[in-house]
Amino acid sequence: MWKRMASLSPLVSSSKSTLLNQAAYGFNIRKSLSTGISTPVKHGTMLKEKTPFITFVLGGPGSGKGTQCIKIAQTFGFTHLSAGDLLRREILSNSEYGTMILDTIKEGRIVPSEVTVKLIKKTIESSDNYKFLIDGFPRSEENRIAFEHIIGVEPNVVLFFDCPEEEMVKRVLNRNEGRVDDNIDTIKKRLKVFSSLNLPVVNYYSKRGKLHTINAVGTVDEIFEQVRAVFSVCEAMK
Ligand SMILES: Nc1ncnc2c1ncn2[C@@H]1O[C@H](COP(=O)(O)OP(=O)(O)O)[C@@H](O)[C@H]1O
Ligand SMILES: Nc1ccn([C@H]2C[C@H](O)[C@@H](COP(=O)(O)OP(=O)(O)O)O2)c(=O)n1
Ligand SMILES: [Mg+2]
Repeated sequence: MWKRMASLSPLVSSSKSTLLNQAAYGFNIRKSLSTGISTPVKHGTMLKEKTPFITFVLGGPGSGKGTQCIKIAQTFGFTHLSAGDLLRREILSNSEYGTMILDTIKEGRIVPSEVTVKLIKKTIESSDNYKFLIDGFPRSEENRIAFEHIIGVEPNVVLFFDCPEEEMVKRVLNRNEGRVDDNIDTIKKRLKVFSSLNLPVVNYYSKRGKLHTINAVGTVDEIFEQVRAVFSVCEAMK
């Protein structure tokens, strides 16, 4: 029996339509992720099969990933998983990795992929939904390869929020969520890590024809219209 995403709130934002989807579809994510073939599973009185639909959401710190993900989840019925939120939750849960994760985030570095992918896997397996928006992941080639090895699938769509550095710095410094990494020293380090480790992932998906670059400057609604255009051409979203 899959646990409901809603029980993981507020880490995972599930829109009303997502909850309806969760009620409507049950599938064996472990099997379907590792084989790419969905397996029918009895869920309540219903027997349905669905192939997972995975969207990776990339972009520098403050580029607006989280803000747009909330709107995407609400509009298109995705379950939103933020890798950063999962890691912050792990710190708060007194896990054996908590201190290491906190130190890594404070330094603006990337947490070892195995830790992050395990948290993502656990969350995916707890869900009855089949559409996942994975925000802030993969942040490095190591992240990307670990996901492929451990989860066993590639994303269907990759969004990249392209934002100038000055704008990202301004937004992060105004974010006001009390995060240990939203200070000028850590931001400078995160921007360097973004260029050296995340841009190769962006290039990888660009070469594979999966990348959709979004101009991340403008109002939240203007940016969302670009995102909407990406999903409106996806058959699976209709
Ligand atoms: N289009 C936008 N214009 C101005 N500020 C924005 C925009 N989108 C998001 N923000 C604000 O910028 C900050 C960073 O946004 P967030 O969604 O957390 O980015 P990310 O998840 O990429 O770090 C937040 O305070 C958010 O409210
Ligand atoms: N895949 C990931 C995602 C986040 N992290 C760590 C390192 C990041 O600087 C912090 C914060 O990530 P988060 O996505 O919440 O940050 P932004 O929303 O981009 O500002 O978490 C990671 O190590 N690996
Ligand atoms: Mg974010």
